Amino acid sequence: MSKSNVIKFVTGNRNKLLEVQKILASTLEITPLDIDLPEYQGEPNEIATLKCQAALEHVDGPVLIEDTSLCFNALGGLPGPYIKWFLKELKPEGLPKLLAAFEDKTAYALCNFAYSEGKGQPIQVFEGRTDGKIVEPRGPRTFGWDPCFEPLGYDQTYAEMPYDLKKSISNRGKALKKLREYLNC
Ligand SMILES: O=c1nc[nH]c2c1ncn2[C@H]1C[C@H](O)[C@@H](COP(=O)(O)OP(=O)(O)OP(=O)(O)O)O1
Ligand SMILES: [Mg+2]
Repeated sequence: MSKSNVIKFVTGNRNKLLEVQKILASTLEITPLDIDLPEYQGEPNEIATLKCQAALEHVDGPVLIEDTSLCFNALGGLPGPYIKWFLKELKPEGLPKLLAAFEDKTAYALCNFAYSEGKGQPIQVFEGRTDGKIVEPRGPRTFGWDPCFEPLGYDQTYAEMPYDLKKSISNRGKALKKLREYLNC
């Protein structure tokens, strides 16, 4: 199976695209395609597979998509893949309120990337996980729930960190490391 180094990354999220381009810049050529893919339900790896199947309908050749979850341990892993809707309605300051009745503020962030060489080819999923806790928002409100997520072992939220630090410890960075290993680049 030939592994191309020109890949279409299908996302409607500009911040996600910027991070993926920064992380993969020196190794893979990423061409963005701004399409709002459906928001599926299910386990994160199933959602990523379905999203990749949908993306393959729009693109010829190698395709990459990603789905992000933010999972609160006290809530059995919810909101998980549905974090987008929680964030949209509650804004970052609403997220710690969801945990007000619980002592356990721990959470984990997941990225599931799904990659396929093209239509009819298998879909591979690569997961990255970073553990942390949900805090009152701190730092710039540039990207989603970044101000509310403080990774374990750090006293800054994702939003407060210099990007090179987020990249080195983030769920997205870890998942893309696995993709690079798979593509051998
Ligand atoms: O590193 C991150 N730091 C903070 N927030 C983040 C991050 N990564 C995704 N997010 C937000 C975006 C969306 O509110 C939800 C995931 O939903 P998700 O469906 O994966 O993203 P999306 O719909 O914005 O873009 P896409 O077109 O790639 O599906 O978490
Ligand atoms: Mg989405």
